Amino acid sequence: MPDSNLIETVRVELADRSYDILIGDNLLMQAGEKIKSVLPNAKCAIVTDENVAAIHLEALQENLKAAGIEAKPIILPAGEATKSYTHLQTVIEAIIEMRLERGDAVVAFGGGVIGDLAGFAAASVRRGMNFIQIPTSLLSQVDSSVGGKTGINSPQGKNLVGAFYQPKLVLADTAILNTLSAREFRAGFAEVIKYGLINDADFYDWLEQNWDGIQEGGEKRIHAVATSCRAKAAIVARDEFEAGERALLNLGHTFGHALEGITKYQSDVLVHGEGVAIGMVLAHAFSARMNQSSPDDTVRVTNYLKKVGLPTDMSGLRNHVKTADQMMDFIAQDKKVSRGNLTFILTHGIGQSYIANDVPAAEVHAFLTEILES
Ligand SMILES: NC(=O)c1ccc[n+]([C@@H]2O[C@H](COP(=O)([O-])OP(=O)(O)OC[C@H]3O[C@@H](n4cnc5c(N)ncnc54)[C@H](O)[C@@H]3O)[C@@H](O)[C@H]2O)c1
Ligand SMILES: O=C(O)C(=O)C[C@@H](O)[C@H](O)[C@H](O)COP(=O)(O)O
Ligand SMILES: [Zn+2]
Repeated sequence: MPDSNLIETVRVELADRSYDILIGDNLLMQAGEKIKSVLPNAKCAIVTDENVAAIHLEALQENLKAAGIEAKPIILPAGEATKSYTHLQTVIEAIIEMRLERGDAVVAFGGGVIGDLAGFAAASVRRGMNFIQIPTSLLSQVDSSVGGKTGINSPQGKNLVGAFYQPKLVLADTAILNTLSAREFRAGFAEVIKYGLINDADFYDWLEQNWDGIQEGGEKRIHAVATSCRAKAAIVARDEFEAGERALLNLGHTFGHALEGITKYQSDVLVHGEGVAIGMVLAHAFSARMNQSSPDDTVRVTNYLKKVGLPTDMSGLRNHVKTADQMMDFIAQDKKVSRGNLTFILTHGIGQSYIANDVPAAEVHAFLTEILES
């Protein structure tokens, strides 16, 4: 896999809570120095999962030690089920047991599961400790480590308990993705494709041409990660708390989150990025059904997701997803619901997503019934 000396910096502009996202190959080897530059005297709790710990924890610990940073790990099981009340309690109590102070730091070292959970713990212990993100999956580098959404799942729905809490620094080592499984790389790529579909048709065209290069690593991968982070940072800077525009980042998520809930957050059945891939196809198909976009766009998106190796329909989930009512139960718990009315992210075409308020539940129900009964 090619390495690159290129380091991209994306700034998330949030007044006195602004921070940098550093993106480049082998940045893990600069973790101590970079953390010191934003938090000169902090001790750290490194929250990670068993998979990441087995491959990369020793390197991080050595690097922090060499920089004179005292750090202890908290190692959790891997997978979506870890974003739970039980594991939140484990992390919080471990941090308190370590006697870390408010000025010390929680370092999330893993994918989005670890980032969301550790971030919520950081927001909660002593009402807010310093927080650093070292995302190790493609999904966490392009999406979950940026913008400050933290939290856990509940049986009733995804991310229903959480807080907005921004990190002080994001360190995305793009070479660390070389140890990620092909399935998880594809899942993260669904969120990359999402940025093209939201508001950047040129980026979508580029992605269609460059899937091989992005997998290979080096400059094309760095470009894909940096472009995604820039897109997200721009939206978050304008609408940190999702009063409006930020909801666009939820393209594909209302359907996707329902599928994750129905499948009970079992990563062997469905991971977040796969749910988002299916959800984005459903969002395009529903938009076409509502005469908002051309069915040709649904075909184009479906074909590209298939080429990447992502699921594009619910056929693989038939043991779990049986009725539209099942889906509607989760959709009703979506955080975009306002006074009982559904909000969906729909589209007028590639790169032309928009926020649709007051979408009739009966239309969504009929659409899902047609698909599930076909
Ligand atoms: N906060 C946000 O804005 C936001 C945005 C998008 C997604 N999310 C959340 O992120 C979560 C999904 O994140 P994810 O896809 O990273 O899942 P994940 O954290 O479960 O990581 C995926 C898998 O890859 C493994 N892994 C991670 N890095 C690795 C590496 N470098 N080498 C080998 N294995 C590695 C993990 O152990 C895990 O098994 C979901 O809970 C989703 O809701 C949050
Ligand atoms: O950052 C955001 O805003 C997003 O919506 C990004 C999504 O990719 C991410 O999955 C997020 O966690 C979903 O947020 P939620 O508010 O729908 O739980
Ligand atoms: Zn997502």
